[in-house]
Amino acid sequence: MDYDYQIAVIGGGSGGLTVAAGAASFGAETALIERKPNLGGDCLHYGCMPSKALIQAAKEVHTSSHYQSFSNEDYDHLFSGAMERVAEAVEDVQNHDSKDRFIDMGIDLYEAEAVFQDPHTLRVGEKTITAKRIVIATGSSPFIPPIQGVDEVDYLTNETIFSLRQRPASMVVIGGGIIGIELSQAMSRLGVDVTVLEGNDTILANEDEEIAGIAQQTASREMNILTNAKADRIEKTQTGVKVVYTKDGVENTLEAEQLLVATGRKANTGSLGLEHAGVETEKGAVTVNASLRTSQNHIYAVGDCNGSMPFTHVAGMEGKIAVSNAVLGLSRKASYEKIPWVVYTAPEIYHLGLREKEAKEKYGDKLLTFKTKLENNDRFMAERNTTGLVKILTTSRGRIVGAHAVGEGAGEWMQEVGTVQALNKKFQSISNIIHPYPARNNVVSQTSDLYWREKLFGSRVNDLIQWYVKKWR
Ligand SMILES: Cc1cc2nc3c(=O)[nH]c(=O)nc-3n(C[C@H](O)[C@H](O)[C@H](O)COP(=O)(O)OP(=O)(O)OC[C@H]3O[C@@H](n4cnc5c(N)ncnc54)[C@H](O)[C@@H]3O)c2cc1C
Ligand SMILES: NC(=O)c1ccc[n+]([C@@H]2O[C@H](COP(=O)([O-])OP(=O)(O)OC[C@H]3O[C@@H](n4cnc5c(N)ncnc54)[C@H](O)[C@@H]3O)[C@@H](O)[C@H]2O)c1
Repeated sequence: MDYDYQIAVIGGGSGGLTVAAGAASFGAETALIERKPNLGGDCLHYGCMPSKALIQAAKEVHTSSHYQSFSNEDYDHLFSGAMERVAEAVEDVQNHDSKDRFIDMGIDLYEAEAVFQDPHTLRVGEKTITAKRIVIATGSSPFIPPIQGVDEVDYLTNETIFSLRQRPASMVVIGGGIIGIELSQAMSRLGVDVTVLEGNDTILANEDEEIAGIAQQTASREMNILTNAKADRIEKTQTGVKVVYTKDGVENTLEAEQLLVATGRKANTGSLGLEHAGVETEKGAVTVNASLRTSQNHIYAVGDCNGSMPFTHVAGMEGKIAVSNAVLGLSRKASYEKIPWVVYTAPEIYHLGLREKEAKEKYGDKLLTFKTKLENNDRFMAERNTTGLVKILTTSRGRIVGAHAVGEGAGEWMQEVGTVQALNKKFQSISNIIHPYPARNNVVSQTSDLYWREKLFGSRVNDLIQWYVKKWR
């Protein structure tokens, strides 16, 4: 059978653009379908880019506030300035992901919503196209929990918060995950009185427990964080919203001018007509195997819509694998063991692999844990910025199974551990690399030295060395 395209990609976000560009570069006849007016997806328009631009603007305001005090009028001005700066940053990056760039690659771009008609046919607005292989890369949207009254109030999500231009005096944030905490800290630094309601007993529950504890302690200096606090009911007030919540079994209320709901994500699969293509889903996410194939062999799914790990770099990694498999006919498999992520709070959090609790369950007595507090590192001492910890988890031979840190810039300097792990090197090999003094990553080599200390001192080897030095030197 003849198809219009060798490959059709649904969704022009991080995953879809990787697939479309990769497929076109290998000479495949490629269609890219995007329902929004611009390419770039969530990461560019409502996610990574605007949030990181906002975090940086808020950081600058926060630092300045150590040297001068700001009035409410100052904060109004700084807030709207920060939001304008966010919009400019998104526009700059948008130019990089421009439609022309992809059209120039030879890709046919359809600006419409794609709906499956059958396993090889898509309705794309008024048109119908067929493709031999199809990649679903439709991303995710904010999951709004069924809290009583939520639909009767105006609430913000990551899709609307970056459009604010006027500083709200106060904000309740439901959800203390990455989105909730990154945005809460930025809002608070821009003069908003923020209260976070988190149903779990800790914020950032996906992080190593000790790291999350330090992060929570630090964040609590800048905003009000209520854990074990579940939002039950929301009502509209004259000035904003009232949130009724239960904390430790007791009902309480909070009032604020704005409400941000940051309670997780749901895959964008509802309107795809997957039932016409025989593509299976689980809890709304497209089911895929390790080769990223769906229940239909010729249809693949990458990025947030397959429910694996909702990060841009994961969508990119999966996109490359889908190109290899769908276009080149390989059977590469996705692996998630060596994927780091960063929480861009102040201080930053770096996460790689197993958390200490999981690693202990898996490796028992064989697990080695190496920790350095930033208060014991010269650079952090010099900068008077000693809040934080590095924690590396290895097997007895030094194979890295988890790496976690909280500290200023941790997202950058901890990646050294990720690189060493990806290259299948042992953690102790970092000790052999000369680090410029006093770069922050010295704290990583300092932690690596602990491996040798543990292995050498107090061991038979050390007894032998001592005997040799005494007797023969
Ligand atoms: C506030 C926030 C901050 C974030 N920060 C980070 C970060 O710092 N680092 C990080 O790694 N990740 C971050 N993420 C996560 C990251 O944004 C996502 O993991 C990433 O965007 C997923 O890419 P994707 O291609 O799967 O989906 P998307 O980028 O969302 O792209 C999907 C595209 O498909 C389109 N689409 C959907 N259905 C159809 C259809 N039927 N027809 C046509 N088009 C369709 C959508 O319009 C969209 O453009 C953040 C997310 C949020 C919300
Ligand atoms: N820096 C980054 O890379 C980055 C930044 C932002 C988002 N992301 C991605 O987006 C994903 C989604 O983030 P998220 O923060 O929305 O989801 P999340 O699942 O991490 O956090 C949602 C939180 O909301 C809480 N919650 C749910 N209902 C509640 C209620 N009724 N009352 C109180 N608390 C409630 C949950 O307990 C949970 O802790 C992340 O897992 C991450 O993959 C990445």
